[in-house]
Amino acid sequence: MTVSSRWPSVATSSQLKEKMQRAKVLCVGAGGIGCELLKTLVLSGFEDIEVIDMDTIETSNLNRQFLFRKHHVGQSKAQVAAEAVRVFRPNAQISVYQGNVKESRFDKAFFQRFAIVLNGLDNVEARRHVNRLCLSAGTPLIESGTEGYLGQVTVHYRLKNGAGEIQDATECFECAPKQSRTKTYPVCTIRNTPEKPIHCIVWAKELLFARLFGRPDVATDLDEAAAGEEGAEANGDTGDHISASAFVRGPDETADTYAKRIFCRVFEEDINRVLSMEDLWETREKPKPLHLADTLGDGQPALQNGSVGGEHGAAAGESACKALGISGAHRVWSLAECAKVFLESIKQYLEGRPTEVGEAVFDKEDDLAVEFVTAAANLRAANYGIPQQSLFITKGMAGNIIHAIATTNAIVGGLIVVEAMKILAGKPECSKATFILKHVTNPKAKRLLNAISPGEPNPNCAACGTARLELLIDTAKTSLEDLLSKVVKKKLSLVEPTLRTDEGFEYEEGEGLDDDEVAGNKAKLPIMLDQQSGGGLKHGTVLHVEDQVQEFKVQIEFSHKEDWDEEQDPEFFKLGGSVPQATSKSADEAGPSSAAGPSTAPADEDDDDDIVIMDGPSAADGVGTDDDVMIVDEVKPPTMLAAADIAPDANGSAGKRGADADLEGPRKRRKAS
Ligand SMILES: Nc1ncnc2c1ncn2[C@@H]1O[C@H](COP(=O)(O)OP(=O)(O)OP(=O)(O)O)[C@@H](O)[C@H]1O
Ligand SMILES: [Zn+2]
Repeated sequence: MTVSSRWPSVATSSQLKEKMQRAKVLCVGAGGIGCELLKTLVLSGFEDIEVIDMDTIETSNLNRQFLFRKHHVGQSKAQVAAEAVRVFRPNAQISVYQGNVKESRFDKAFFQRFAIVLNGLDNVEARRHVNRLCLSAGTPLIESGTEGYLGQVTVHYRLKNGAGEIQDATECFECAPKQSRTKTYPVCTIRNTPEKPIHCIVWAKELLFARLFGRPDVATDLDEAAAGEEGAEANGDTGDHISASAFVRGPDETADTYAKRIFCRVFEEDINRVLSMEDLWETREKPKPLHLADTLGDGQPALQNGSVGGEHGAAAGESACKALGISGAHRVWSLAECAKVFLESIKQYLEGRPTEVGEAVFDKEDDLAVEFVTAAANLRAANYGIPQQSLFITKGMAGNIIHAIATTNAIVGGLIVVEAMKILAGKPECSKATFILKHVTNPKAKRLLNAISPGEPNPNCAACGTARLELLIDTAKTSLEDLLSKVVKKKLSLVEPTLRTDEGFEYEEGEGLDDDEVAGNKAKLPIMLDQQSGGGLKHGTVLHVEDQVQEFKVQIEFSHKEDWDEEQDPEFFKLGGSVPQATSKSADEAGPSSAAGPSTAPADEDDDDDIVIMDGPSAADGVGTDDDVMIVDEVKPPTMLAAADIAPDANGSAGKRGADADLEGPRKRRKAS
């Protein structure tokens, strides 16, 4: 290797500086990573930048998105970020788009205009979409993600020679199947024998909140609490009296009476019920029922008198704490405060948000929902002698939030620029996938930044390879609408799918359809798969699925399956083959250095299913093992490799197999040429 061929010496060359000035780069996302990236880009000499972000600035962004100030709240992130960095380098041409990168105006031709695309996104759907457009446009992509102290930057490209043949290619963003980070809790632990704050929070959010305010037709584990459980039956408790009806408000029941009844029900009567399961308490501390009047304290009014919203200026249905004059997100409330917030928040839902009751889905940004969950979880924690948590901590745990660390974003922003410089310098072979770890996992290397060569393309990748997927599903009981929403859009991240079979079935979405076509396609949605035109989508059918904007094509072969075990397959389908996963394994779960813990569980792009509780096969044993119930929290952004998948040699050069070879993950690494 000659000196001139090495990357670092190229970095200072005047040719590279010129290339950086002239190269048109696209930044997708102007949030935590995006702000750092934009700042570093212009300060490094990039002068032709376009930025897309769909969002406006929120107060909660200000602690780490340093291009924004308080007076910018409510304004476009892309716009304000561009204005802020123009001050650093007035020569820079920065164009902004406030919009969703999935909009059709950001098509292949749009992506082809850029030398490199730089992602600072926070959800996997948008990442996959940009990945597919970069693949179709042939534009190199630098992908990034952070998760608290953890972060990563990966490089994805397919370089063609003059004849249009692929000369050098890395894996794409979707090449490596990502494993979900799964935490397991027995359902009995959640229901009857919680031991940690997270168990109480999951109970409050997934079971009680869902039962009181969510869809009544969706059963929760609260309904069948004792039914069929060994411990219950052994104690003569068949669970018959535990049913959803206990949570239904009576026709003449006032909100106050209902809220109090629910309190007595879940914190007193249910605790007495589990106390009667004596075998549960042979080796455990017995829980203590809470009596409402005692919990509130003598002479304390249970609820504010007068209208919902109270005397503290809160709008009806806005916030129980505000209505009660309770402040302090960082302090642990007294038990009396928890009881008051619990009662008030139920009242606020019933009277302040009547249309939401029966439909509500927990949202970490909804004050009232978080207050309810905090109060309920703390009251349950009091039942079981478990430490209580502040609203702030509860919100983080319930919303699977990892609090962003500004310095991690800054490191990632810097690394993206370094990788962009390598590509512009004509040194793509020097590209590195770099992982920021929280702890030193390789005592030999002693470093927190691990750089490895990008992996090779996976021929079975659905995005850049030629995968045929297998879909196991009940074709007689699944409608086309469900197939589209749950499989095609959610699992495969298509935005405007076209479906067809060789036997004549067709379905299309997107622009350019006339009214008749739209109506014809719509009419097919409620029809079961096996009843669709062209002989239906049934066992053995091969469906061609395509998104023209993404230039994404995949074939799905159907296998009909009638009997599903909801506990094992709560989605009622299984998609096999090389499926792009919504989840990923993060660097922190691989070893003893794990940062994983309930409070650091990452947020997910699929807000509706970031936590799943399932009874497992051995749940019938009363107190289960960790296999009984899964609480799955799906990872938000990064395609992080496990730390064990990162095996730099002692010199830090990546991808070499050294003493750590046995730790290296299954993916094939490209050899630096
Ligand atoms: N499909 C999309 N199109 C355009 N911008 C997107 C898209 N998806 C996400 N983004 C942007 O990516 C950025 C991600 O930044 P970040 O992870 O810091 O999130 P945030 O919304 O700023 O902060 P937080 O989620 O922690 O409140 C956001 O500004 C968001 O608007
Ligand atoms: Zn791929």
